[in-house]
Formats: sequence, C-alpha cells, structure tokens
Amino acid sequence: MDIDGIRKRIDLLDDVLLRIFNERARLALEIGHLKKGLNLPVFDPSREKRIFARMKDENPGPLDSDAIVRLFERVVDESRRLERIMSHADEEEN
Ligand SMILES: O=C(O)C(=O)C[C@]1(C(=O)O)C=C[C@@H](O)C=C1
Repeated sequence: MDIDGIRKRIDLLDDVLLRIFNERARLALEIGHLKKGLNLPVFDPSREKRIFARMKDENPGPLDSDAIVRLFERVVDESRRLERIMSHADEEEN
C-alpha cells in the first residue's frame, strides 16, 4: 500500500481512538462523581498500577512495555485532571 493509503487507515484508527479516549474519560468522570459522594480521593495509585500491569501483560507489541506504560500514564493522567476539574466545578456551584 502507498503512503496515502496507509495514512487513510491511520486516520480511521485515529477516529476510533478519539471516540474511545472520550468514552473512557466519560466513565472516569462517572467514577469521579461517585468518589466525590463517598469522599474518596481522585488518585488511586493501586488501581493505576493494576491498569499498567494488565496492559503490559496484554500487550502484543510492537510497542514495548515502557511505551505502553507511558501511553496509559498519559491517558490516566488526563482522566485524573478531568475528575479534579469536575470536582472543583461542583464545589463552585454549591
Ligand atoms: O478507577 C478510578 O478510580 C478512576 O478514577 C479512574 C482512573 C482511570 O483513568 O482509570 C483515574 C484515576 C485514578 O487514579 C485511577 C483510575
């Protein structure tokens, strides 16, 4: 396949990633609301460790374990950020 053909396939995958990143973020926000109601902290390091360990175990490559962990750290970091923004916005409303 030529470069344009491969780029079209990458664009399609990027569309899927975009949808999935946002769907994941929405679920993290739901957890954020529940945690707020239960007075639990946003940051759950043991849960994050389990996510990274599971993704390393399931990783088929060619990305190596370090790359997978870096990517998921980024994703989870953004969920945490969103949960905190939502939590502060709730506080300002009340
Ligand atoms: O599972 C949670 O407790 C979440 O808040 C979601 C999430 C995630 O993005 O997966 C985000 C922050 C936590 O530190 C752990 C995991």
